[in-house]
Amino acid sequence: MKVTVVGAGNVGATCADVLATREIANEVVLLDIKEGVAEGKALDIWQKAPIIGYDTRTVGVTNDYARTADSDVVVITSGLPRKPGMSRDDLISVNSGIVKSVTEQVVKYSPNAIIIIVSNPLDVMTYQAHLTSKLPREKVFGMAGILDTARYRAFLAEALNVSPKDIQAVLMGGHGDTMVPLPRYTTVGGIPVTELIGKAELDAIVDRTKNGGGELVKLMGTSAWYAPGAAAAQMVEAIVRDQRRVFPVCLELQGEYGINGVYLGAPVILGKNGVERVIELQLNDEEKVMLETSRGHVKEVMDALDKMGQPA
Ligand SMILES: NC(=O)c1ccc[n+]([C@@H]2O[C@H](COP(=O)([O-])OP(=O)(O)OC[C@H]3O[C@@H](n4cnc5c(N)ncnc54)[C@H](O)[C@@H]3O)[C@@H](O)[C@H]2O)c1
Ligand SMILES: O=C(O)C[C@H](O)C(=O)O
Repeated sequence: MKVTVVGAGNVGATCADVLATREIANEVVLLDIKEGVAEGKALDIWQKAPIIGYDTRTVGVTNDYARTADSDVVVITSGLPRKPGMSRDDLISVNSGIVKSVTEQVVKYSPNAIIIIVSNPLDVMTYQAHLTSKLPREKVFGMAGILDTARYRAFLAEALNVSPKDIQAVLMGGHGDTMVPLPRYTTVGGIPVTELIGKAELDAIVDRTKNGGGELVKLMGTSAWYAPGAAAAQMVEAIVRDQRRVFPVCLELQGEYGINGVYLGAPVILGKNGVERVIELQLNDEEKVMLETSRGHVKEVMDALDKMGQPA
């Protein structure tokens, strides 16, 4: 399987490294617009192969999309990250242009590829890529929910002093303050989390999850990359190995949850065809209100993109 990662920055290089180290693909092509960046990081990853022991070939190119041709999956991480004091939405004007131009090249050389968007603001960049690619929604979707649920699970594991491997959770909605963690669908080794942790502590963990990205931007001066890169690689693995994993993924809802034409995180089955199915949870009234708030916010930012007049 051939996988291309566009953007050889913190997230893209991490994603490429995880893909190679775990032999998720036979070939990984890392592409960047900055001369030498992708070549250098790909060479460094390849030189790690004899140490760790993997056969995946990783190559880097500078803006040479011909070398990415016929990729099975393409991960798009190209774009600016935010700095302290910024919201993800502040990135929309620069990153929408980048995502549009990159997506045009991706579909030109890999018309059958499944595209995973990472660039922020994630929900609306997924919208941009879907518009530009003209592919069905099952083939163009975004990574955020795996990251957000990973943060939620990590915080819970810490609080309960248990393995993060035994915490399962679902999270929906936009990738930002209006995200909708779902404690009702959170279990610890099959045990409902509400039987193990008090409401106040759980609410604090939900709040910390909502600000998970911002906490790291404040600490590091730029956004996270280890967990995001690994999350994107996990989505690639589900596709190339046809694992039919159940993950929260950002995609255009087409009537599910009573929502049409807005890009939100929802639980899906991810396999060789991309999104195999969108799973509709039986949300309670409180959860529906939170999802509606998230929908409203994402729609506002989508409208802002439309007003910018970025032709699809
Ligand atoms: N969806 C998520 O959960 C999530 C998580 C982390 C980061 N992000 C987002 O991912 C993006 C990348 O973050 P990062 O930390 O890797 O940033 P970074 O600055 O380290 O890397 C971005 C890379 O993109 C490259 N680039 C810019 N324009 C390009 C183009 N037209 N073609 C090819 N490459 C281009 C840059 O040269 C740079 O190397 C940001 O928008 C960030 O907000 C999203
Ligand atoms: O927070 C950011 O700007 C990056 C990303 O969306 C994250 O959640 O880590």
